Amino acid sequence: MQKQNPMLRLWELGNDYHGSLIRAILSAAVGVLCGMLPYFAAAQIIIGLLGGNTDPQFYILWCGTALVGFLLRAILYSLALSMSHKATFSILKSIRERILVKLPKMPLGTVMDTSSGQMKQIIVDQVESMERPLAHLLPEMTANILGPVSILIYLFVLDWRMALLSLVSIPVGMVFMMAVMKNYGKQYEGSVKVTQAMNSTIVEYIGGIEVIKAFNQGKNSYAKFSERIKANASYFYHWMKSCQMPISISRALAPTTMITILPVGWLLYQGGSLTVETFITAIILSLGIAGPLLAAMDFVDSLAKVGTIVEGVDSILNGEEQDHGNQPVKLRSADIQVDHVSFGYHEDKEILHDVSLSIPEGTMTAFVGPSGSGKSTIAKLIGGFWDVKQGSITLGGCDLKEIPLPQLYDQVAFVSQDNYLFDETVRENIRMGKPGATDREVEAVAKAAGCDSFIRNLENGYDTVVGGGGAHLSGGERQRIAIARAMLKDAPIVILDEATAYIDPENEAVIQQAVARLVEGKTVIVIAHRLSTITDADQIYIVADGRIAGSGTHKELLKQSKLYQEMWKAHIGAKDGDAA
Ligand SMILES: Nc1ncnc2c1ncn2[C@@H]1O[C@H](COP(=O)(O)OP(=O)(O)OP(=O)(O)O)[C@@H](O)[C@H]1O
Repeated sequence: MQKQNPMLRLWELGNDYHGSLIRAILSAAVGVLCGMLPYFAAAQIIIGLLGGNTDPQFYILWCGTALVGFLLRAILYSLALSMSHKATFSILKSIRERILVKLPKMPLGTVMDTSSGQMKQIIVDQVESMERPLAHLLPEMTANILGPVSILIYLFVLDWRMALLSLVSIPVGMVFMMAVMKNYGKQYEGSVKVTQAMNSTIVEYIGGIEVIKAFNQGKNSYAKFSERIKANASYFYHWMKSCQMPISISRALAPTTMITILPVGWLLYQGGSLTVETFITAIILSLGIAGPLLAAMDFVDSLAKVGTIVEGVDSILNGEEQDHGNQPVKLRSADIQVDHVSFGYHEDKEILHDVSLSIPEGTMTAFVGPSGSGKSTIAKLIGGFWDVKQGSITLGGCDLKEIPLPQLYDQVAFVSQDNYLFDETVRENIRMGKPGATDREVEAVAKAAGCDSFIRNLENGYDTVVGGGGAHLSGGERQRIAIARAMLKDAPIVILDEATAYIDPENEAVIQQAVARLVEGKTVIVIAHRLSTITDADQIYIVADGRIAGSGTHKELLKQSKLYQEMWKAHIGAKDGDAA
């Protein structure tokens, strides 16, 4: 795909607000032209004085013109900034919204492969850094270039030699600036990388603080954290140090238009080929060239950043989507058919190899097998978390890829081991299963899931906020809330990733009861870690090394499958061991 100009892409991202941005640019441009008036007025006044003009009206007129110019410039400039900021913040809001709408459409793997720190850097920091290019660069840079260009045109009309002389110092200053800017894009890209690395470590450090403490890894983790911070500071220090000298020279040289205009102009005046009026006008007007150009140069770094910023945002916005269409389809049943599916999270590593299985509606199917064999992967593919590229999965006779994602997600309730609770009240966390459910419905499912009594014992009952990740609830309590949430969803298919943790006998009994209520009358898929919980399953699939290594009921498998017999023995042994 051909790479688009970053500035054009930024402009495209602000599609709905072009009108406001154009008005801001025009307002700033007219403001700059008005800002030139005082220079013209000053030139006229000096010429008047030199020519012996004693008419007070003449001076009042030009002083008034200068004042009006100043005022108009100030008013139009603030108007431009206010318009461009309003448009910019609306654009940033819409970009963030587009990213947030995009994320759920992307395969879960792509989202999960990006660290939270990196994601935050793109969605928060990089989008934020578009503020300067959009709100300031567009109106101000246009105006700052337009102003000097109009002066130059006027100077060329007056005397082309003076116009050229007023330009000499600018390219010299620019040469130094260009030396800095040559690698700016790469340097900025590097700075984004070190900042992302620092963000990821900070997020990891805070997120993993419990493990860090438990394993007494404070020093090691802190060392990594502090290394990244130092690397970040050092990167910026060296980068800025390398820019310091050329930028200072450039800033010192660029405005020195007088160095050429004064001596050469004097000689031309002496030689009689330049009138005093033109000489003075050129001196004063040339003062108005370098200032805006220097201000424009301030934006060159923002311009160079735009490429990296837009790339980061586009890496999400143009990311692969699960394209399932929007047309709801008619599902004949809740029968699930997995047909010759091979799948890998990354191109280079296949996890599932030619998996075929069928799950009839209303039955309970269990996946068993060694850790890492691919049980959760099959379940997640059935849940539509990723699309398969080889083979097919159908639900009710319809290929999953043809079922719009919202319709597919409505069909499946997924209770995973990682029962994430949002930083919301318990009530809202359960209600997430069915937005719009009444408080009574929420409380009824909480009762059925065996969590009503512990919720009522919380500080504010159902209105207790359970922190990000449900921090102050026990693992078993979190699991029961997740079950209540899934119950409220009342989807025809339930996928249960059986918890390996929190299996103290008391909790297990409550959770088993809750699960029994959740799965009543549904098509159930259980990723089983404890074989004793699935001995009644209608069918059990053994998953080993990403393949189906056998299937049948518990009794059948005990007779037919050596692997199952070994797993059963190990399970019984472990149970006995637990009991001992
Ligand atoms: N998001 C992911 N990205 C890359 N690889 C993954 C991802 N999730 C799982 N895997 C890999 O796929 C393989 C199968 O994992 P899966 O979770 O399906 O196994 P499992 O049988 O459910 O394991 P367990 O019983 O331990 O939960 C493993 O090698 C795992 O490392």
